[in-house]
Amino acid sequence: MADEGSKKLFSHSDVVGHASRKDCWVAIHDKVYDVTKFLEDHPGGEDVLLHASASGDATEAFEDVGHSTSAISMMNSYLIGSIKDYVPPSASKAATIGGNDAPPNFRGMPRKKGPPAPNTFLDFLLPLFVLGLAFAAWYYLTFITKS
Ligand code: HEM
Repeated sequence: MADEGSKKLFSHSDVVGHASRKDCWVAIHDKVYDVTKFLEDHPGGEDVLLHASASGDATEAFEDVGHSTSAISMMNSYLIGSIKDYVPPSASKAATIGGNDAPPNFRGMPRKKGPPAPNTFLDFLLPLFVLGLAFAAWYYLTFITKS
């Protein structure tokens, strides 16, 4: 029941209430789309749309697919309204460690605490050992071989 022209405000539970083959809405980001007429034509199949509709928020599923720009421009024709009091997920994620403020490869990785681990005792001992060996060789060559 696309309501062209008038853009209304809906909640995610409103969307969940429209998750059937005869009446299917999906919420993607802050927008609500009536995809009832698109169900049969959707290249990804109607089941994914129905499932995304029943979940109340299809944003993640939609983005995971990596829809083309032509798919994104098609969406406008199914737009019926917006989600009221929409909070972008990036706003809350950015506040957590490895949120959207981190470079992509580092997202979700634990942030190291404090300075890097100090060198082990062996790292300190090895130069001393080499020095001792050099001294022993010098001592042997200087005093032992001459006596
Ligand atoms: C108004 C909303 C949507 C529109 C207009 C739309 C449109 C399209 C189009 C045009 C394609 C063909 C490939 C492309 O051009 O990217 C596609 C593929 C697909 N879509 Fe959607 N889509 C919508 C929502 C969704 C949602 C909510 C899901 C949730 C899972 C979904 C899942 C898929 C999948 C799985 C494919 C198949 C990808 C493949 O086979 O490579 N779509 N969609």
